[in-house]
Amino acid sequence: MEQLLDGKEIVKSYGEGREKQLVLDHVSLEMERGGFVSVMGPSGSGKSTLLYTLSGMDSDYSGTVVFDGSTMSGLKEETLADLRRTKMGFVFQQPAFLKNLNLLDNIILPVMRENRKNGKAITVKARALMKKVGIEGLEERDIAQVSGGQLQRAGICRALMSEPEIIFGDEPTGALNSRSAQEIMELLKEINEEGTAVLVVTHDAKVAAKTKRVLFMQDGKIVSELVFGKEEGDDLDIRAEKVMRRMRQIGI
Ligand SMILES: Nc1ncnc2c1ncn2[C@@H]1O[C@H](COP(=O)(O)OP(=O)(O)OP(=O)(O)O)[C@@H](O)[C@H]1O
Repeated sequence: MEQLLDGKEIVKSYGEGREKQLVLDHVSLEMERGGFVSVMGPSGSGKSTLLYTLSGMDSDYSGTVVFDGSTMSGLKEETLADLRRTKMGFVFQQPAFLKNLNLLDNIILPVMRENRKNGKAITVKARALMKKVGIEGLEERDIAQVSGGQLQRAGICRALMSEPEIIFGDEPTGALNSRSAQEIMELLKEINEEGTAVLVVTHDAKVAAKTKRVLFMQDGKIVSELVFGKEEGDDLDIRAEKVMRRMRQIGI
């Protein structure tokens, strides 16, 4: 399959002099178009930092990241912002929604800012996405009037509005109970099956078990990788057990 994302020898540090801390230590990572990858590892191992460099949210690193044919480190901030806006979707632990807007308006806000002329079409699209992710009927609700799982579904809708090539998720299920977490992962799986690549950072073996490929990080390096095959099938418990076994083997 064609490659979507290619990170090579990414090195990233925070601080200066004696305070300097190496957070990404020559990390290389390839991801194919339509891939479904998770990144696991102990707290502080560099997972979120890796996601920020791969997605162009952080440009202060050495090494190269090529996304969809563009070398991101060589792009002007404006071009990079355009790339992020049009080809990438972001889902965080909790969506940063505005309290004074209802769910629908929060979902359409970023796209409306770009393209006010097509307000009607944008709203129609957002409503269709809300239906698709199972939050139809909640359009007019305040963000305080929905559950965490519903809010995250709305976050996913917002990320899908630009029809991105990839969704980056930084602990997208981190604020949810295990049932809602699995429902959100099922949704991301469906979105992936429709062709969007998904890269999620998670602490949860059952979340990683939903993806097709798991990368394990330790001390700023990818130390192991697991690709699910026919052997595990779709059985989530077997897949999660395989993830946990690998974590025990590598001591994380
Ligand atoms: N803006 C920053 N300034 C200084 N140090 C930072 C900054 N962001 C992260 N770090 C440090 O970089 C290291 C890696 O952080 P990162 O958030 O990537 O880890 P993580 O694996 O995602 O952790 P967690 O699972 O706890 O979210 C940590 O030691 C963290 O303290």
